[in-house]
Amino acid sequence: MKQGGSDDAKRAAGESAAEAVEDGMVVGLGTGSTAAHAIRAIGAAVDAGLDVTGVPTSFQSRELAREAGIPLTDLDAAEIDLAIDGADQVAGGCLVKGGGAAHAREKIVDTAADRLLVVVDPTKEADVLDHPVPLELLPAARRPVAAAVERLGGEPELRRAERKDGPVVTDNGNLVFDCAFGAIADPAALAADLATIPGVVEHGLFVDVADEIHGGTADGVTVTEL
Ligand SMILES: O=C(CO)[C@H](O)[C@H](O)COP(=O)(O)O
Repeated sequence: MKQGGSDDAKRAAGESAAEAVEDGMVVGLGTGSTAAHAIRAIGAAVDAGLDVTGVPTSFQSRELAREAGIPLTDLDAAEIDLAIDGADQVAGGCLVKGGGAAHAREKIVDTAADRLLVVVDPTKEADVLDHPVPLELLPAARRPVAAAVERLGGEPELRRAERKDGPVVTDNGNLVFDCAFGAIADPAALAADLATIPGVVEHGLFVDVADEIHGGTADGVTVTEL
């Protein structure tokens, strides 16, 4: 798996997407280190008088938004005008997400938003998706989900917590498999197959959900309309 990109590139991407936030908007707040730059930039705009409300996608993004002073709400209370989120890999209009184990709530927020702006550094951009696909799954379904992934040609690996010897547990109390499929020629077909596996809560393929890709580099940002 590629090493994380430079923080300057991540910051450039996050701040570029944050410029699209307008007064009165409800904004989906993605998870991860690149989306964190957008959250901090939005917080600075709130300090300067911008009237926005955030919908977080994880405990991490909620805490970051609180520190940044962004008023928060949830999906029950508001329609989302714009979501800003990161990705583990981007190829054309398709994303792999879930590196932070937040893709279930991210997909709810990102697909509910009128527009989704994805913020990435150069290490995330690819011609074809080949990043392992995260699956959030019910803990009781480990064995049958692993067998179903293998029947689809994948190699499921239980994600373990870095600091503890146990597995990663999501905000929803579930486990995560990282499933290597190699090059994914048809992301939509794989997404449909993964979605039908009993016990899978959500997979990390986001197909035709993004509206813009903000690709940051140390020298600036390239915005791609999809
Ligand atoms: O999908 C995600 C979390 O579930 C993140 O948006 C994705 O992993 C990218 O994170 P980062 O910007 O830190 O590389």
